[in-house]
Amino acid sequence: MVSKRVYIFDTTLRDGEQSPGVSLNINEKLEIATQLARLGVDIIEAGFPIASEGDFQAVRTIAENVEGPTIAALARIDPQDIDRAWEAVKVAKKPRIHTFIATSDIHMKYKLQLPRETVLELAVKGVKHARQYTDDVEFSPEDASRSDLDFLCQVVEAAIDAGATTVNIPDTVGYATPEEFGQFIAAIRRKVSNIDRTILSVHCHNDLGLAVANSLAAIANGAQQVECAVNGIGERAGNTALEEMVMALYTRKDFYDYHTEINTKEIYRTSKQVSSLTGMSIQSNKAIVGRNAFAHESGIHQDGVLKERTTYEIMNPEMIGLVQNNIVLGKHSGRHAFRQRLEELGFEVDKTELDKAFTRFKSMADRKKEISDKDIEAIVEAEIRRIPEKFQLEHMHISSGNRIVPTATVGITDGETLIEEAACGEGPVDAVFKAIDKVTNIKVSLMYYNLSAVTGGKDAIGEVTAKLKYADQVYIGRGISTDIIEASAKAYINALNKLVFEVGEDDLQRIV
Ligand SMILES: CC(=O)SCCNC(=O)CCNC(=O)[C@H](O)C(C)(C)COP(=O)(O)OP(=O)(O)OC[C@H]1O[C@@H](n2cnc3c(N)ncnc32)[C@H](O)[C@@H]1OP(=O)(O)O
Ligand SMILES: CC(C)C(=O)C(=O)O
Repeated sequence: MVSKRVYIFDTTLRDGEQSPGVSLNINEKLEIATQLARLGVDIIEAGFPIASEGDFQAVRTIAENVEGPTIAALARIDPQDIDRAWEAVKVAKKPRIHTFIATSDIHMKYKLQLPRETVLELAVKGVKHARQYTDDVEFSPEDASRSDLDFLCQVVEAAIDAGATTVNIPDTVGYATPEEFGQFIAAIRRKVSNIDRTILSVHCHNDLGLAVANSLAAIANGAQQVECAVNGIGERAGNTALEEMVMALYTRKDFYDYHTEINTKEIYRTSKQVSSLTGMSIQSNKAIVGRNAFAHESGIHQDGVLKERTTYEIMNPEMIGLVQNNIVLGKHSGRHAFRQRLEELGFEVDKTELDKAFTRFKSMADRKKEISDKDIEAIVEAEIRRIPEKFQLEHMHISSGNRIVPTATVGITDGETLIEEAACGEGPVDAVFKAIDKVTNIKVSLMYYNLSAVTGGKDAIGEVTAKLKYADQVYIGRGISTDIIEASAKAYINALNKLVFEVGEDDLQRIV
């Protein structure tokens, strides 16, 4: 017998982007959406068009350019939100409007300040309004898991009668536990008489670390769609992690009689891309995609794995596209081996991109004995995912120690001109950032700084993420180098280049 299909609704670009400190520009969103299509998600929730002009344009660009998945846009239940969502997604081959209103007493009383009857009426009106535009309308009763079950069922039934083709039950604040949520979904299935006319979906948050468990329990009790985000990012503690959900169903198909259409071999690459573009690093022990997920440290485990991999590995890393490497790349390697490795890691490059990445690879190989897969990913990110570089770091000099004031001198080209500036700081990184500020004269503040080692060992590559705030927008920059101060300078300049690219040089607020 064929197993039942579970639809994967990806909300990395909407709820995922609601993670504090994350702000993606249009190109970054398009890049992620393109990869999500390659991953094989069924629906991409591309954004919340009423939220800003930028989000509207991003949803529209994705709707215009990304083929395969349904493209959804979120809207409050108000007609103007729904109109704006439709304006953004209507160009998609398969557009969806996703509209929501809260049904829990706590949200209705304090947030919406509306009685139950009005919420019921608005839900019906909103869904009907959306149905004028499209026959793919999703309705979410927000905070469903804390709603009165009878009232919730009344709203869901009315929404389906009004034309909702998907009904999504959110555990908005991650309050539910698996047995309870499973029973909740079963009760909705039992009590809502027209439930078979719709796809029943769930959207779980991870406040108690139970989002994936709750989603699995929901599926076992009749949910057909799961809303997920790559790496589990999202509001507060995040959403159901796509990679965990998919691999749980895949690995435990002996227990769960369900399948998705996800190409699992694209999981690792998607996870890396989302982490890199959002600036949200992945904890080492994160299931499926964390650095340690397939690493074995202790002797008994290593012995077991050497004798038979499955003694301590429940899935093959190749299933998520993590290719184990036998060819050692170093300074004596040529283009063929390098290109093959890129392809094995899932990167498709044209000749120009290959040349750029190869030049960077050679210069890294001069400084490092062995180039690992992580190094190659870092090279691709730095060399291929590029935005125009208004500012380029030409040289830098740092003077630092425990008894002197840290001082940095930087030489940066601003278009054609080389500008040199020096500054003192609290530490060498602060000094470098201040010197860069003197060159660029752009009014930014550093919101977040993170340094991590991409690879281990003395000659490890340092990866820096810097988030800069400029006029209420956040710009994320990344830099890599074997020198951590240079990586910091590059990350800072990368964020500034994104800022200049988006804001436009003529509109920049300069420090006077
Ligand atoms: C559970 C979720 O994740 S829902 C999605 C959450 N995501 C976001 O909020 C990100 C995007 N949001 C935004 O950019 C802004 O909040 C906007 C543009 C939507 C609204 O901005 P503002 O008009 O300034 O309102 P603000 O955000 O301060 O307050 C929200 C308003 O929406 C109302 N509201 C909340 N949910 C809904 C809903 N589903 N349907 C209708 N109205 C709603 C609130 O009651 C409040 O109304 P009030 O102004 O009459 O008190
Ligand atoms: C809009 C809905 C689905 C949501 O994000 C939530 O309830 O968490």
